[in-house]
Amino acid sequence: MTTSTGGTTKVPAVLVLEDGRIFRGRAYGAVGETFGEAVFSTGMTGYQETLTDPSYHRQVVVMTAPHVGNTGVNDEDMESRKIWVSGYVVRDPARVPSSWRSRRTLDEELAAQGVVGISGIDTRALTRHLRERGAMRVGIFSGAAVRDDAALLARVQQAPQMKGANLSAEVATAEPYVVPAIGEKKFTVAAVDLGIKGMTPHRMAERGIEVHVLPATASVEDVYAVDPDGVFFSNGPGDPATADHPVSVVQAVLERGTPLFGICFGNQILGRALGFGTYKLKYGHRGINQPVQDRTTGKVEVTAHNHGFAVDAPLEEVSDTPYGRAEVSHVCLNDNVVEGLQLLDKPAFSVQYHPEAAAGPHDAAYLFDRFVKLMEGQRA
Ligand SMILES: NC(=O)CC[C@H](N)C(=O)O
Repeated sequence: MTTSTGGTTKVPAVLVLEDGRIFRGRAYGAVGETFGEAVFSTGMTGYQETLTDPSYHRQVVVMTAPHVGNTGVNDEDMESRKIWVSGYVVRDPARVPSSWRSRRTLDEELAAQGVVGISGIDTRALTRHLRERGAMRVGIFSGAAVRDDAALLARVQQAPQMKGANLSAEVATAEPYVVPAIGEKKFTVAAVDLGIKGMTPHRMAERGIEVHVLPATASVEDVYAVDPDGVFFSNGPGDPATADHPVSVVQAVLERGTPLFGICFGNQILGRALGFGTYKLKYGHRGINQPVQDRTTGKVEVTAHNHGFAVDAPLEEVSDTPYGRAEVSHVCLNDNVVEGLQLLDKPAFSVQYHPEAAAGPHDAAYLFDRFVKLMEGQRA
């Protein structure tokens, strides 16, 4: 058990939303200033996985769980090499974390990685505001950065928007690497890293897949150079409307008929490759408790989400696309947002949520088995 100073700091901090609403609290993590898109996560647990998910790049995450940091920070639950959120907002930080795996406190970790946060504000009021007005730009300022509100607001209003942001290359690996199969190797998959979470190749490796993780800029030739049985497109930050390069790679893979699986950003990119549009949701889905229906089996699964955009595809009819018939395979039961796509004439499918379950329920693990079945089918 480590003793924390979290929450006991008296350094003043202020959170300024682009529409002028202001919350005053105390510094949490690093002292300084930061900007991003304010979004809220409804996960009661799993903050370490949230913080290190590259899809949160340039977002300030508000935790709706009122008490955060209870289990400290360990060395096992990182989803990537660093914390990606651009800011962190909590109501009441844990003062004394308690877990046999804890190595550091959360506020120490945030400070060590230079992540500016704020605590002691009414996160319920902030969440309700974002739910009513929509996700918007925000700044957090602490210590010497706390100045006159009007000047801070002007700077928030000049910060970049999430709409139109092309961010995968900022978070993805620069060099290819291999995650070996666990046990007997059965398949090779080329995984295009648009901001991949570490658990995703692990879930494939557990199923006998050797995963070649490739940079976001990988060409069709790079993908086929690894002689893949299947091609995977990962989650990632930013606006899918900007991801023209991966869309063209997906189209080439569909053309060849290689089994294809996509998660989150990967689902939006498959959607675009099929000719569907994408749009920005008012405040998105983030958390580990979202109900999704698999329309093939009728079963409802509780799932982990982190998306601010969605695919615009018809729910009730099969669509004709340049790659054959496609349909919406999964739908969110809270709001009928498209949560999955599948092709009927090609071995390709994707989901908008996170079957790798980090953090989150394991209900959707069967999707990795579906990918394996597609690759087996292609070999038979
Ligand atoms: N987790 C993801 O892949 C997110 C995809 C996309 N950046 C969105 O917000 O919708």
